[in-house]
Amino acid sequence: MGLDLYLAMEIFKEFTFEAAHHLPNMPEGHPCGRLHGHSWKAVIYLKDEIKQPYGWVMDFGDIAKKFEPIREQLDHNYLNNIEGLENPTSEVIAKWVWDKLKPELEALSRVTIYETVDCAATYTGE
Ligand SMILES: Nc1nc2c(c(=O)[nH]1)N=C([C@H](O)[C@H](O)COP(=O)(O)OP(=O)(O)OP(=O)(O)O)CN2
Ligand SMILES: [Zn+2]
Repeated sequence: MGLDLYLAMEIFKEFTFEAAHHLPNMPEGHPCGRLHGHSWKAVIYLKDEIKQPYGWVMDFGDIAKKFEPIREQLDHNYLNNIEGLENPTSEVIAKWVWDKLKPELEALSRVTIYETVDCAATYTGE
């Protein structure tokens, strides 16, 4: 069966970056208040109609091209030094990425930032 009807679909592409941070507003003695690092994962979601004749929402490679300048800002950096990331929780990073990427990708529907393999925050623009 083809995808020749109007169909909306959500796609995603995952990216990784290595970065250090600390959370400055933690109570005394909280481990996240100390400098530490993570292998972060950013998942970029787009929701739009399937474009013909390609049969896709957008080329995953084009999503990568749009996200790469943002990934470069984060990768191998100390997040607290980046403007807007002075308190770099997963939640703050997810919104920060959204604000930078939405003007470039109109179909952006969600940004999820994984701090560890089992902890993440998702922002949908609300
Ligand atoms: N809602 C949020 N909670 C926490 C955040 C956050 O950004 N948003 N961040 C942290 C810390 O940065 C911490 O480094 C990550 O915490 P945690 O998942 O607890 O990581 P651990 O691997 O150290 O925890 P385990 O329990 O050993 O798996 C904390 N909370
Ligand atoms: Zn952390």
